Amino acid sequence: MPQVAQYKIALCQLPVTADKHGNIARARARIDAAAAAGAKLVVLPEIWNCPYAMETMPSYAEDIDGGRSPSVSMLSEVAAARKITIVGGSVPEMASGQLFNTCCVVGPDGEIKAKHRKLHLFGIDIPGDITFRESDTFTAGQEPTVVDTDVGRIGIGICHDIRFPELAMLYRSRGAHLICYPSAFNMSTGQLLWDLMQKSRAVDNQLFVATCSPARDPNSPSEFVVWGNSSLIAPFGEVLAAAGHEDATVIGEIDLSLVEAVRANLPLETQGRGDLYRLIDVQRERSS
Ligand SMILES: O=C(O)CCC(=O)C(=O)O
Repeated sequence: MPQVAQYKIALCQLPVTADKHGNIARARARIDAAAAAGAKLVVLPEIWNCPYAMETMPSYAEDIDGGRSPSVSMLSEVAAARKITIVGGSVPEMASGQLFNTCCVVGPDGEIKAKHRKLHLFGIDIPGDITFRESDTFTAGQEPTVVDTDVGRIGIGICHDIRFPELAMLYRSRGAHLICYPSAFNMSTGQLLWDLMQKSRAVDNQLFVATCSPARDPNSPSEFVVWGNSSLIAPFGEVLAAAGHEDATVIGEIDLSLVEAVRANLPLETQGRGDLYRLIDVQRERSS
């Protein structure tokens, strides 16, 4: 059981520049400010320590397992100093010659509690609009991630992972009350789909969903301009907190008893017709 069932969560929608040390210092200051405002859980964006540009990504990569990661060291220091849990967005990770898009979850003791490598790499080709292929640069992770923290059991996905409802269903079946998706949606798919997908994952699985994006840079030299709009969604689909596209930290309140209440009021788990359709992995998890 989590030590706290009701708590404040902060989504730090950080601006990101090419200056890695500046990005780390800014993130630290924002996490500190969020903790001072009472947040027990702080979430950072996808790729917050460097620009979201595939050409330069390898030059920013860090060796997390080898303990040579200034970004993750900062997260450990500030989590321990403030006694908070941090879902540390993601940073480029180099391991065994492969590049991963990796999120570390750090506990109030400063230890890494989980490491999630983005499972679904973003690939899109809409001629005249957007063409992007993360798999040219990144290797996909192999493990879904559910982690027990002081603020409850959390499932982790990174950006494009949100598009795959099966992953969120698996996390629910493994007991998650909250799924955090550090993200960097883009202008093309963000406007139509960003809100919709967050609400869908929350409502289908009757849990909280938190997303955190970098702030939009309207003058970005990159063709990948981020959508922003970090949000906290409740299990019935209500928006509890939301940023615009600018540099901001938004703070929302999570009450885990709401998850149990919504599931009792509307018992989708028992109403489902597993006799007519089933997802083998989800089903296996539920019956074990
Ligand atoms: O799925 C999408 O539409 C956007 C995903 C994305 O931008 C990403 O995974 O970085």
